[in-house]
Amino acid sequence: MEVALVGAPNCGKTALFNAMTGATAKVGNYSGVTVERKVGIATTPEGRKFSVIDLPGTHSLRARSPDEEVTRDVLLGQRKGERVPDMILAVGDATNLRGALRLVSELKKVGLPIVMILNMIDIARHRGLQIDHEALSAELGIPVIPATAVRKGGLDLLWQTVDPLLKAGLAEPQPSSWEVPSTHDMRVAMREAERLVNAHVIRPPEPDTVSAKIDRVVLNPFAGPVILLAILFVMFQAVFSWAAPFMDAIDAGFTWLGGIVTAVVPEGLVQSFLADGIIAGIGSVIIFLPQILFTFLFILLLEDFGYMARAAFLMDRIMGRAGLNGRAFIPLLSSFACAIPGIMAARVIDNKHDRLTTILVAPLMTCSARIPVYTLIIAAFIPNRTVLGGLSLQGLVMFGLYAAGVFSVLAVAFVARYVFAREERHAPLMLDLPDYKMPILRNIALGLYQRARIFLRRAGTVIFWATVVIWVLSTFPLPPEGATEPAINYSFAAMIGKFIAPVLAPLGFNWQIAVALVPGMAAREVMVAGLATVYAVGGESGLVHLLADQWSLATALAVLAWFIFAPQCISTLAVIRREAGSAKWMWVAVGYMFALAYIAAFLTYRIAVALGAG
Ligand SMILES: Nc1nc2c(ncn2[C@@H]2O[C@H](COP(=O)(O)OP(=O)(O)OP(=O)(O)O)[C@@H](O)[C@H]2O)c(=O)[nH]1
Ligand SMILES: [Mg+2]
Repeated sequence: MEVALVGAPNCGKTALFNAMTGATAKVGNYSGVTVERKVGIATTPEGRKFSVIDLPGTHSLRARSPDEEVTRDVLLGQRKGERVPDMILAVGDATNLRGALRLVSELKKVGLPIVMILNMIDIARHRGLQIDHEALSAELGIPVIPATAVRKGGLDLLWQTVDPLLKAGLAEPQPSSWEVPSTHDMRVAMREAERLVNAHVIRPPEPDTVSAKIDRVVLNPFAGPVILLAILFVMFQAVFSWAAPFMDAIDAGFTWLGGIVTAVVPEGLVQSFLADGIIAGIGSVIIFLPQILFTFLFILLLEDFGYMARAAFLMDRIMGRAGLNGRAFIPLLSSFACAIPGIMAARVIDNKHDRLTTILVAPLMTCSARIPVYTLIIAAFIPNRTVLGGLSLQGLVMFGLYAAGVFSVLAVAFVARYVFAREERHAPLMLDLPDYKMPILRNIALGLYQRARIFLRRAGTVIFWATVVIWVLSTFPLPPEGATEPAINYSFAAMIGKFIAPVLAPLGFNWQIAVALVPGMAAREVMVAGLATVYAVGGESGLVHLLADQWSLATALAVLAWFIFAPQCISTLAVIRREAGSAKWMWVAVGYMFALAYIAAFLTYRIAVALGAG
């Protein structure tokens, strides 16, 4: 048995999916969170099992964008090797019934048994909406069940309906009579939905005023952007100071571990492998976990509160001028975590060139893998003091790096507009602004847990192996008898580094940086692990001091500039290739990003040297 969840964006399908199956898929208070189908197994209280398919949100089966096509194709059985589901759970936002009912009228034509769910009934009740779901059910000829996906017991009524339904056996599916609705059909269906709402819903005299009141301030053309900037600013300040004690603790932990290994394991290759290779390498990356989690704590809170959709609205004008589709905001926002989900989220964009542009610029957003590199260099070169009356200088520089990422996204998109010779469109962003909601603690906790898991899994796989490779390369061949220089100078790593170094010398990069950049293609954080191994220092504080000592400020700034642009992530490139549908675009991304990285690092280095930072 297979049941598909279908409904408008942001009506709570994924929340419902999680509640039914115990899954932990991403939910967020904005449209377009889910862009792919996802399957899970639900068990009813009486022990019946069935699969549930979570689908991207859509207002109509008249699909416009790749994510909506997924929903249409699943329902109409147009996906290869996949059978049509046995039943549709039509999810509607109880506070916005009209659209939901219109979609149901379309879904009924598909010919499958339907159960309609009035989700977010808690919010509807809180606002004083009274929905006569029994009368609605009688008129629609399908069960209509109120539910609250995010509260315990919020699905009781659903289970009470589903169990007997399954016991009795579902109706045979009828052949689909769905056809692409014309604008006229849509209008007729909308009027019918309007009639149903007027007949069966008693609305409070006052509509939701809290959201409207907040929006009057945060969407104000003058105050809005200032508030947005202020929020981001406070975020970076807070992240820097709150994460510090946790990072120190992790650092101390790894230093202690390294100390034990050095004490217990006799001096030699094994000791060096464990202490300088594994512990120093992985430790130097894991230490950044607190910072990543604090950054996401803010992002998740703002998402769940409903502010991010407002931020999209505020950015729409600026993004439009740069030639980005307003719907690119969410993909770009996701890219703060990692460009890969960001690139996938670009499926919500219907225009092909707009989508391609978004895919190509998404890797320029400051992903969380850059945080370790940025933080390390900032810690080594930017004094830890406050400026302008209480602002942390280090937080300020981090903010600047994020801003540089955003700015370069806009600039590249602007150029791409001319390359693709796209006509400029003034169509305003058709974005549903969700109502504000108190963030749900469970959502936030899940989101953080998932970020932590992804990060630690990377540390255990890609970063671990890259560290092993770097250690091997920097240890062998062993130095000859009576060698006078440090052992690493005789190693393969030194040979490789010195081979590449001339290309990077104009940027002020030494051969150690060159060595760390190569495995850094596997993942950006590996660069940090690589430096820790190449310089054979344990603990992050050790690395910080060493870099401050070994690099000039100009070199450090040039490395930062490099990391804003360089495509140092093979997985992202693979996803670009898949989502853009050809290797050509992947190479375009590689080419333009390396070119920008080289130019930016070169200019930064030269200017810094000219200003006396060499
Ligand atoms: N108060 C309340 N909030 C809910 C309920 N169901 C979902 N939410 C919240 O509504 C927001 C949207 O939920 P999602 O499950 O991501 O919505 P979706 O339909 O999957 O959205 P898309 O994947 O974008 O189509 C999230 O912030 C949820 O926490 C509910 O019954 N009550
Ligand atoms: Mg979803």
